Amino acid sequence: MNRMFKELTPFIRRFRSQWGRMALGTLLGLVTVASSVGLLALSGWFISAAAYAGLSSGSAHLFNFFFPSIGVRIFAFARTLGRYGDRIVSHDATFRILEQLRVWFYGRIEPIGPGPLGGFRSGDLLSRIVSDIDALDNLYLRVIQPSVVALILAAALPLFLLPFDPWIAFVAGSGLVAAGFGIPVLSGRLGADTGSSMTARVARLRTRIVDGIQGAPDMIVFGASARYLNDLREENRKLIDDQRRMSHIRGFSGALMTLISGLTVGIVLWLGSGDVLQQWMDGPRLTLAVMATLAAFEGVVPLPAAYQFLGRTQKAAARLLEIVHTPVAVRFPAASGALPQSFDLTFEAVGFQYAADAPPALDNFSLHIPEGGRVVVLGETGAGKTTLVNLLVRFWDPTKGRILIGGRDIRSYSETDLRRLVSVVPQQPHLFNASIRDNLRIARKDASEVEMKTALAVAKLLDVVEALPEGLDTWVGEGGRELSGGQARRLSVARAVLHDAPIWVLDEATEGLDTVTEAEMTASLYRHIRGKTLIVITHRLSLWTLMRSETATGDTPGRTRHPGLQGKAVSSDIVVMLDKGRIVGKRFLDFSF
Ligand SMILES: Nc1ncnc2c1ncn2[C@@H]1O[C@H](COP(=O)(O)OP(=O)(O)OP(=O)(O)O)[C@@H](O)[C@H]1O
Repeated sequence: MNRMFKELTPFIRRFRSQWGRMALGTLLGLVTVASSVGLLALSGWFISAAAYAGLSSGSAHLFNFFFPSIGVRIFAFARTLGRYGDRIVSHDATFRILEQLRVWFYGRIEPIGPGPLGGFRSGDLLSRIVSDIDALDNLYLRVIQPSVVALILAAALPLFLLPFDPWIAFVAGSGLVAAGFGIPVLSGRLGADTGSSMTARVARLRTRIVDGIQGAPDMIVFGASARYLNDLREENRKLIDDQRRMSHIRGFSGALMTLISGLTVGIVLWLGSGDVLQQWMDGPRLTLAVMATLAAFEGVVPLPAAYQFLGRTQKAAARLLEIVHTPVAVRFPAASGALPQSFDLTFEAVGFQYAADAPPALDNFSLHIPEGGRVVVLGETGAGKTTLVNLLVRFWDPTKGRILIGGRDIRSYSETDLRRLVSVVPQQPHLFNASIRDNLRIARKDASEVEMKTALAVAKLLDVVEALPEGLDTWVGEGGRELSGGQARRLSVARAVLHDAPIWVLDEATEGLDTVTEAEMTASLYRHIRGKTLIVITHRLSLWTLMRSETATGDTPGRTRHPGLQGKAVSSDIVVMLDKGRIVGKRFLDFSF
């Protein structure tokens, strides 16, 4: 129980902003239940008192029909309006809370950074942000509000019945406490494990389905679809088992509720009948007491189901807290002051491990690239090349050493400024399920049509886009599925061209392009970014060879020259060979490789 509250408390605290609406909702809930009790009690009393008046000859004309019938109408109206208002206000408060929680949760996710977040599967994250937050609606709407109403009811009913007969008050109060608190606590205990397992299973099922949809082509090719479907069926079957168990608990607590309410009303009736026989109480008052007790149970009927699903809510809260408590990999200062005058880039004995027990992905990596310098980082797969980019854009921070731009540690730049300083064509660019135009605007939201076309021209994609019937408005599909691999890659290059920072990183930017397109695009891109600092990451030599030929003096026999890329090789043009995170070779460009 303690753990449950520990996990729910951070969320309950966030309900504060809606306390006014929540209090009003609770008040309206109370009006509804009180009106139900009043309606049934008064109607019972009215009917039996009228019957009594009719039976005792001569007193019928003295019976006041007017006031009770007005009372019945008032209670009926109050109940209907109360219920309506309660639903509107409570749901409004709940949806506002969920909205705030979702924004708060996203706000907590973002600073964690793409690095640590990469450890969570996308389907799982989706499940947390959508259904786990939805599961928290149970908390106010079905647990807190009805519990407060039940608590007030359990105190008010015995007080109301006390003048009738203290024993009746005691029995009615005890019955209500047993039904309103005993059964919910029991249901909560019985449903805790299954509820928690249901949340985990739903998340697992979602993750698998998302995985399955994303990986459908591979599964079809490898004939693994049937196996996948079987796994899905098995997971689904377990979820249905959990749901069945929850239905049994719900049925059991419902039966217990009927038993306790029936017993309580029966005992009240029995005690009251004795009072009537002793003439301590008249018949209509007995009817009133019985009906009031019966109606009061209406206020506690929904509680067992809500408490039964508390385990599910708690699990959802725990899953959300897991993300909220994930250590933030990097923190950016709010402002970084004036940007540097030059954009020299220095890696100073940088070391990095993805986990404490993992081998270093980078080890004592030192490199100075003066502004305008060009570096090719060569290395086999897994050598640590992409890690270098991840550290430069601060998806992670180095575990040792530091990285400087313009002589300042990159940790001193605000996020906006750092993003302004580095343009990256990533190894696995993500294209959004949107138009080409929208995908380009990720890099610069106010880019004009002309700027977009220029960027596409630099990436050698303009002809392709212009040949499309919808041009820039062509939809690229999920992950750019409606483009070829090479087109998608060139679109990501065009994006970086629009971003156009003083430092450029190309991480296997020409992967998937044929040799001719690769040469054309690279030549065009290098022409565009001439004079900027450039890091080219590759495991292939072709890029380096091309670059060397572009920057060669031209008087070197046998070297190819690409138009517009003339320039002398300078001592800042370097090839760095990386192996297991360490620099194992460094050559200046004038050296043959
Ligand atoms: N997010 C991560 N979590 C844990 N380990 C990682 C992560 N990313 C990379 N690694 C590990 O760090 C090492 C360096 O990986 P990195 O991606 O930097 O290599 P790379 O040289 O870019 O390889 P490739 O050419 O295949 O892209 C590898 O051993 C890899 O398994």
